[in-house]
Amino acid sequence: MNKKQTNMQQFNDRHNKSYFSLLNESSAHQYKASLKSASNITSNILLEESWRANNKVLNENAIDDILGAAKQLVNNSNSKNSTESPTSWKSAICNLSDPLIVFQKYLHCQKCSESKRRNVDFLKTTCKCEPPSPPLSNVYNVSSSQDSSQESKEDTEVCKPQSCPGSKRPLNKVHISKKNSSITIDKYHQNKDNPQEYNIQYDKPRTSTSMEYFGKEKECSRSNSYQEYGMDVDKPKPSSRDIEEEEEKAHKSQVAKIMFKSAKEQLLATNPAARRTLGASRKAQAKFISPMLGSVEKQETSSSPVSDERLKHIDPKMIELIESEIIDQGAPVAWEDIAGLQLAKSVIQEAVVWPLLRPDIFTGLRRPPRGILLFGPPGTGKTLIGKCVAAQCRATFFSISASSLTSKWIGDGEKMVRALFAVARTHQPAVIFIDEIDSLLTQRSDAEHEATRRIKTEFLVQFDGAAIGDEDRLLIVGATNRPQELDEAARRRLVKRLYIPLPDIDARKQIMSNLLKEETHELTERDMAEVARLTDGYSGADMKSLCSEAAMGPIRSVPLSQIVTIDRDKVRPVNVQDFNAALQRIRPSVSQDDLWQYVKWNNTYGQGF
Ligand SMILES: Nc1ncnc2c1ncn2[C@@H]1O[C@H](COP(=O)(O)OP(=O)(O)OP(=O)(O)O)[C@@H](O)[C@H]1O
Repeated sequence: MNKKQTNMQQFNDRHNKSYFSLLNESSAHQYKASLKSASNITSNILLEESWRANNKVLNENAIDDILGAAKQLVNNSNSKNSTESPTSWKSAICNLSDPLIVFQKYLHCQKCSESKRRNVDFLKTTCKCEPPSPPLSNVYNVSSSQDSSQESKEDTEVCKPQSCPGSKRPLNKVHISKKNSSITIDKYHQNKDNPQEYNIQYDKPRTSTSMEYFGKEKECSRSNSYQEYGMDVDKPKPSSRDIEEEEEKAHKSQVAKIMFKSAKEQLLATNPAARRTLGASRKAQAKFISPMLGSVEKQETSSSPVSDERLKHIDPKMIELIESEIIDQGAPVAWEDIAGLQLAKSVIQEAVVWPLLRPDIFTGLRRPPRGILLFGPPGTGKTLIGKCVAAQCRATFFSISASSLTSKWIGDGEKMVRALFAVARTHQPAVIFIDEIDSLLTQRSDAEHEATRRIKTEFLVQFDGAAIGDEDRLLIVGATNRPQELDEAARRRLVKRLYIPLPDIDARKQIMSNLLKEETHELTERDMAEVARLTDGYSGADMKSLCSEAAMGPIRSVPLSQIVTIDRDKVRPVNVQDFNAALQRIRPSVSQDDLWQYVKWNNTYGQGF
């Protein structure tokens, strides 16, 4: 978990534990209803904020937060940037009741005040100064309606909260209107004639143990102890003067009912369902969740190695990084996709693919090598082979460039190597493909950097520890264009050293033909054979560049004025002239001199074919 996440977690813990619930469930409903009645974005935000602050009941600090934020927004509402006019902000304010004032009044407990307990106590569902409150449904005593002029007497009930025995204060009254027996608070406002009275209208059934807001339903336990709320039960209650001061303070903030929110918070307020995806906090060891839906689904279905014991000492950030960036999720490569290289393919099949598929048969002397080396000129299909091996073995393909370990992960390269092998072990069968392995396993020299030396040592240690057990199915594939720079330790470990040469004429033709399958072209077999003949010394990557260049021919022949509007079908097919033109531009990237070096090294250290 990073520092920011830890701080956030601590803040949330503090927030949840130390706040004492000021309002009981019913009160929270009423307050939320008053917000809801304003029915604009502001009230929605306040509503969301209320819910966020404490999804069971509102608490003192949450209300302060709301009012403070509201005040800020009122100020902002006068600015040009406001999305709602100041009038609508102000009307929203008028529709909202200050929870402190509203609920302190009608749920006031004289006994609590006198005993100098904090006034918040008696706003709780169970006040310590009185016997436990009856169930919520019994909290209100029904009496006759006093001000429901538009409603029949049967439809309206005037309810009053229970008071503590001995309280000298008059009972305050709350009106609840029931329409068609559906009950949910719709409106809550102060009675003009009698400020001690509050009218509440319900239009939806309400359960006593669950609160439904923003599409979520949460069980509300009313058995929360004071300790749960981080409240010191022995703390002396403030005097009634304190209460008045608090009321006054709350009054001041009553004018401020609108608050400024970031775009994200506004979105959450208007579309609470977005919470699930927007800003959802991710646990430190959680897998990377791509914003792309498809990949989310994939992540959900794939097994997570996060809880694996073997990853206990690995930095979770590195695990995430490896899983998101180093595991190759590309399309699987088949043997047919690789042109030529018959010998290399058959050796690989026999030496590593079959053993990885059938570890039970390939034991003892038949045990596969832990690592193989693919060397040869650039762009000859070494990476393709690595991917193909992984696909054929149904293995996870980890692809990393050794030079990135020494540059990108500078300072962390050593840890990265350790993490890479650890994660690979949890994803077995696995193929770890290390491109440019020469930059990691170069011959030792005095000029060698300390960090590079440490990465190299770690790599060799991990390499030796990989696939020791009978059950282990881990293969390391190293690729290099400079095999002569590998040190002896590396050569010894990468037992199978396979030369991946430039493609021969047939392979070049096959590469061309594979690439042209995707295009409309007029090339005959004969044309392709001719191009293949003319491309002696081209690598597979050069052939790809040549085909791309030729494919631009038809586009270049379209008049500039039509390039934006021309119908796709009207673009002419690629022809042999395009290839002739491309051959002038694309030259082979590998020199004869370099080729000779590979052959020499192959004769000395390679498989000899
Ligand atoms: N034998 C081949 N068959 C088919 N395509 C090939 C072949 N060799 C190279 N290519 C083409 O060249 C591209 C580059 O190949 P690849 O990345 O496997 O080469 P490489 O040997 O790993 O190169 P480098 O040494 O530069 O990393 C491939 O995407 C593929 O299109």
